[in-house]
Parts: sequence; structure tokens; C-alpha cells
Amino acid sequence: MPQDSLAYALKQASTLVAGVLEGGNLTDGYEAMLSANPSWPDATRGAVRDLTWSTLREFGRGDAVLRHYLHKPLPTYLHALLLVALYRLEQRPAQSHTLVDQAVEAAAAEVPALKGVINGVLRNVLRETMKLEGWRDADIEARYACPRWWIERVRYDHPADWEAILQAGNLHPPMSLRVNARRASGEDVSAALEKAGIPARKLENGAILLAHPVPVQRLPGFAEGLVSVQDAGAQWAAQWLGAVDGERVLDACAAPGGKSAHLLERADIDLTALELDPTRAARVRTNLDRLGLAARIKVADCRRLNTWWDGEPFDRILADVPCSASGVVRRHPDIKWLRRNEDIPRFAAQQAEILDALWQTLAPGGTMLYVTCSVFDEENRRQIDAFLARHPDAETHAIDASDSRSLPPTADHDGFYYARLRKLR
Ligand SMILES: C[S@@+](CC[C@H](N)C(=O)[O-])C[C@H]1O[C@@H](n2cnc3c(N)ncnc32)[C@H](O)[C@@H]1O
Repeated sequence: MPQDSLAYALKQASTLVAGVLEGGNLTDGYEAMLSANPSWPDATRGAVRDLTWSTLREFGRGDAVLRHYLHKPLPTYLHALLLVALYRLEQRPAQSHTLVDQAVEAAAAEVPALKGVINGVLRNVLRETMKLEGWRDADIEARYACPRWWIERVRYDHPADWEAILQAGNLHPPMSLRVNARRASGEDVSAALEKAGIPARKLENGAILLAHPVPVQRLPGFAEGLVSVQDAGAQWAAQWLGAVDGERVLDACAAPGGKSAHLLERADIDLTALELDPTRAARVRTNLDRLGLAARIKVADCRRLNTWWDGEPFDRILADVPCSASGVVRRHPDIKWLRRNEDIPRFAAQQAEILDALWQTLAPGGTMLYVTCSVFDEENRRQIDAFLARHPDAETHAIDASDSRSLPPTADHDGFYYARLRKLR
């Protein structure tokens, strides 16, 4: 099967989707596939990535169709192949006949005996396209491309804008740049982008939003460390933490190091960057090196103070905690398939432990910024309300006149939640 054929891209994407259906992590699966195929041309990489990510973003839509046509479960690879093929069929209806032929070829490559099933289902779908629209609209998981428990949580937590939040979670993610204030200005970067023919606009917090994603090699100044790729919503962290020259600062959950780098670009601080996962901690070092920045990087569980803390309090702490990542699901669409409702209280319990441990290391008068990329209240507002109830020496330190800032995902940025806490004594 030639590497530049649609059948090949369908086969590889189906293998990745099948990995997620069986409980695997998409990023790990994709990286393993790339290292097994180092000679893939950019076009093959792009096609496999697009088919896989887009199919997984469509959670529930393909299954709503398949429920009507499949009377017995299929091997996971074939189920995944049908999901990928249905996504492609909807995107390019004019090329439907080629798609069916290529999907049958991709099926034959793995399970030759069942290629007739793939052929039959896809041809039935083509014949009955009009009816399918109705089925899909009637199915809530298909309509919002999200598991039902997730839809219900978002609807409960955001009664006014739950639909917009769910819809934004299914868009293609935007690409934004952070300007390294030590080496360039926003104006320099905007001018260089314009000269390179890359349309972009500057957002309120200085992030530069590209009209379309581009490979980093095309970005003027990327190799020299003038710019980094960072979502615009994440670029509020350094500003709202507000560290100034000479302060002792902790980034307690640091990898891959985007926010650490931003803190160091803005002020001459003494930064400790902690990370639990040694492989991810190595990425903090690589990212800081590219930008010519330095921090004390430690591999540790931030909750176990005796393993990493020297007893000197911090002036400011960034707690960018592990969370459901429900605000960045369009970048990691496997999350919708892998997470369960019961995982959310587990994340909340872990976040509470992290907050309680870090609070002990903050100096009186110091500031802690709590950040999640979640849209669920249990990890956000309710987490902070419970923290304030447990800690009489804590108060919220308003961000732009509000106690906290919820940034639901939009076309311009991912979804985040920020709360700033001050230690009274
Ligand atoms: C949301 S990510 C941080 C993103 C990072 N701040 C950035 O902007 O690049 C959370 C990180 O916390 C790490 N982590 C999870 N539990 C931790 C713990 N108990 N102590 C330290 N790091 C932890 C995870 O491995 C993950 O890398």
C-alpha cells in the first residue's frame, strides 16, 4: 500500500483510534507510530494526524450511525476504521466512492475476511445520508460530540453558556505565540510575521493569534527563541501571578515548562520548577535552554515537602495542577473517550492535597495562583471555596475585580480557570 495513498492514511489513523478505544493514550500512540516510521513525508503525517484527531473529536457521532447498521460488535480495528471513514465521508461527500474503495483496501490489509462488512456499511450510509442527519440530531452525544455525563456536567456548571462551551471544545484548536519579552517586542514579531506572509493578530494580553496554524519551522524567530507556541489563555498565568525582580518563586507542576519560561521572560526571579514525571521534567530543561533561561528544576511530588523543600518560604507560587483537561479537549480528543465521570472527584481530591501542601511553603503576604485547564466547577470554583473554608489565613486576591477568572474555551483560546490567593499571616 503506497504511503501517499488515502488507504494507507486510513489504516494508520484507524490503528491510532483503535488504540484509544482500547484505553490507550493518543499522544503516546502517535509518538510511537512516528518513531516507527521516521521516513514519513509531511503529507502522510498531516493526513494521519488530521484523520485521527478529527475522528476522535467527533465522539459519539460515528457511533450513533453505526448503531443502526451493525448488529454484532466488530473487531476494534474495523470499528475504528468505520469511524474514521464516516468522518471523512461527511467532510468530503464528493469523494465518497474513492473513500469507500480505499476504506475497503485498508480493511483488507488487517482483516481480509471482513472487508465486505466495511463495504456494506459505508454503501448503506451513502444511500441513506438524509436519514442519518435525523438520527444524529436526536442523539445528544452525537449532537455535541461528547459523552453524556460530560454534557450534563457542563450544562449544570454553566447554565448560560453550556452549548457554546461544548461547541468550542469541538473546534480545531487555534495556534498562538508568546513573545519573549527579553529578546523582542510584540511589534517586532507582528512585523516579522507579516513579512513572512503569516496572517496574525495581537490579543488583549499580548498573545499573537495566528489566523491558521503553521509548522514551527516557518515561524520567524522560533529557532532563536524570540517566540514560543503557547495558547493565549495560558498566557495570563505569568501576568496574574505578578512576580517581580528578586522574588523567590515556585512553579509546582511545571512540565513542559511553558509557564515557567514565561515567568522567567518577564522578570529576574529565582525560580524553582517542580515536576513529578522525570521524562516531562526533561522537557522543561529543553524548553528553557532553547530560550536561554535558567531555573532550579527538581523531580518531585510537590505534596511531599520533605523530599524537595529547604524550608525557605516562597513569595509566589504557581499551582498549575493536574486536572481533567476538559478545557483543552480539542487538542487531546482522546480525553473524551478515556475519562469517566468518577475521575473528576479523584482529580479534585488530588488538587486539594496539592493546594494544602503548597500553602505551607508560601510566605505570609505571599500570592498563590491556582490554575486548571478544566471547565468543571468541582475542579475550579468549588475547589477554591472548599480551600478557603479549610484555611482561615487565606483570602482571594481579586483578578480584574473578580474573585477568580473562568475563561471558557473560545475560537481564540483554550478553556482555563484562575484563582489568586493571598496568605494573610
Ligand atoms: C497542567 S500540567 C502543567 C503545565 C505547565 N505548567 C506548563 O504551562 O507548561 C500539570 C503537570 O503537573 C505534573 N504533576 C502532577 N502531579 C504532580 C505532583 N504531585 N507534583 C508535581 N508535579 C505534578 C504533571 O506531570 C504535569 O506535567
